[in-house]
Amino acid sequence: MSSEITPQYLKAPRTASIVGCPFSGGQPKLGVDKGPIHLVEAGLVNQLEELGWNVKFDGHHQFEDIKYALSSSSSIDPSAPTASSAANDDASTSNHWDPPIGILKNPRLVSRVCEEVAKVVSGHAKNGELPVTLGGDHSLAMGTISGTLDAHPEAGVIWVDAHADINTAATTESGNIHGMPVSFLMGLDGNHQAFASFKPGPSPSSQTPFAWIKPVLKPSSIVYIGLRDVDAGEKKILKENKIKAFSMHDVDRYGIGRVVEMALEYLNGGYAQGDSKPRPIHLSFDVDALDPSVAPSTGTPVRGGLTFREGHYICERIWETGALVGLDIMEVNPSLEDDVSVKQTVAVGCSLVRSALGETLL
Ligand SMILES: NC(=[NH2+])NCCC[C@H](N)C(=O)O
Ligand SMILES: [Mn+2]
Ligand SMILES: [Mn+2]
Repeated sequence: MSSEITPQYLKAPRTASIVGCPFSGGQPKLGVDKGPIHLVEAGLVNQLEELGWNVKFDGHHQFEDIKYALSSSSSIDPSAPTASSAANDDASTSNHWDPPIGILKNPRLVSRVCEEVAKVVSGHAKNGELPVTLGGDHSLAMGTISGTLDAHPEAGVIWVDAHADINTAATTESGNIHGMPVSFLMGLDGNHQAFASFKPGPSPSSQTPFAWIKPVLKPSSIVYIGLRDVDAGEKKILKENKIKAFSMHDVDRYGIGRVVEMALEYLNGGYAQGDSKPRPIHLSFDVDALDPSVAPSTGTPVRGGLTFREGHYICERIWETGALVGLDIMEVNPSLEDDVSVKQTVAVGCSLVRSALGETLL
């Protein structure tokens, strides 16, 4: 049963556009690219139609042409040895046409894929549709949030995650770009510094790949919920930029109900539009925010996470605001853990989307 809330920024009939992103280049574990395929095969489209949505889905995005364009425009000698020749379950093994920049892995590929995702998400949002992006790894949020902010420049972001994903090129220890999207969206200094020595070369692929990202996300326009595994460098960045974050400690102290109210009040505080509409919200949900007992099949699980209900409550409450303009469900990895765990994680991914799109308990 779907609730009677009217989405404030969507055109009637309310339309959800599924943006399936089979992409894993922002982290080393194979399989996260299969996440969107499993979510759709589990019946997500049908489930949303049953909630009264008009659903647009014309297949998952294929990023093959991006790889092809990058590899064929590469000025890098294909016979040159690459930085990594690790085991074949390591998706971070670098392509000769996309060698690391500093320690950042697959920088050109991640950047180009996100650039395409940004265009697609922005297009749907400008049409008055709700883009629902299925990851794929969380580096994709550089694309989804760029797209949302292009269409709704006033939007605030609620980032639900065990991790802050705000490392810069200067602070990342892993070089995995899924741990960095927020810093690129904010244009934080550590990125500029690290790319300063990066000389533009003769071919497009050798130019600073992230130049397309407009640093449009203000530190005051994001709130985190669920954090519990934040790197030392990230803690410093959060403090210095006075970024609002509710960790699991806060969820324990206040309960999820108050935490979500505080998050919404924070984003809406000082935000006034003539017509008194609530501020548009982009929800970026990394399933590793949930406890590993709830969502086991994910690449960087951290114990002590959100319960099943806490995760769903966040989605339900955001739906109630009528202000949702963009949704990401990220980091479902159907290649990790046993079949039962995979089914469970995929089912949770689908039910989070349904909750954010108006499914009610009564
Ligand atoms: N989207 C994620 N699951 N991110 C995990 C990031 C882990 C770690 N902080 C890193 O930067 O590598
Ligand atoms: Mn995470
Ligand atoms: Mn994440």
